[in-house]
Amino acid sequence: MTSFKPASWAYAEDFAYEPAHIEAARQQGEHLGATPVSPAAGAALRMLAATTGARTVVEVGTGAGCSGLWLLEGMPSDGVLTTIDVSLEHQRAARAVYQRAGHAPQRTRIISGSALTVLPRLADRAYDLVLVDGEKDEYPAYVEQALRLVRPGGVVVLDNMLWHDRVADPAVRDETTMTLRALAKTLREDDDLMTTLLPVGDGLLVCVRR
Ligand SMILES: C[S@@+](CC[C@H](N)C(=O)[O-])C[C@H]1O[C@@H](n2cnc3c(N)ncnc32)[C@H](O)[C@@H]1O
Repeated sequence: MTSFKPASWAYAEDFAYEPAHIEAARQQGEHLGATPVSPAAGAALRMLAATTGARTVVEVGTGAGCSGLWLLEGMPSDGVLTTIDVSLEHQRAARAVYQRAGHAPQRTRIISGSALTVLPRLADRAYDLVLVDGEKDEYPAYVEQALRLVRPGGVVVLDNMLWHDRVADPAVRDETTMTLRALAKTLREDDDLMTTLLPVGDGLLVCVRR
């Protein structure tokens, strides 16, 4: 790696243009403790939604709606975001930001509850894209469901897969870091998937289902 690499990554992070309404949602997410995606990660999510033509998206971890706004912007105008969160307070905030951004109510299906209770109720292969951004220790169980939900050619995206620079450091061996590190390797080795780790934000792992 050249000595300019960290500067290049920082440049790429700052390169993303974050519209004012998404910036407001991000700030509200930070205020509520629902850590939002960074602008660069959000722009990558929008790009993935647009390139897959995602009409049906599931999100685990609504937060205050920041990632949802990015996804909605990449989806076609009749696309529907199904978003799941245990926190009613976070979902109230998200509903308001979707509304303020001018998204029709029928474009979002906001489901309250634990993801591991809700996900099994969703239909097999009915979704174009699934974003996983809930409780980190539950990621392996979310992924099992996400792989069932996504259609062939669809995409499963996991946020925080660099976990605050801990995953890349082999000396860090706490349970959450080890879980995320092992999960990424398992998905990389799955022949049914094409997996890429994008070093944007806190790390987006993108798995395309063959
Ligand atoms: C990192 S925040 C999501 C941020 C959001 N994706 C964004 O970028 O704006 C994680 C969210 O997951 C929710 N959460 C935590 N445990 C959960 C669970 N078991 N099921 C569903 N949601 C959960 C939290 O309430 C929180 O809003």
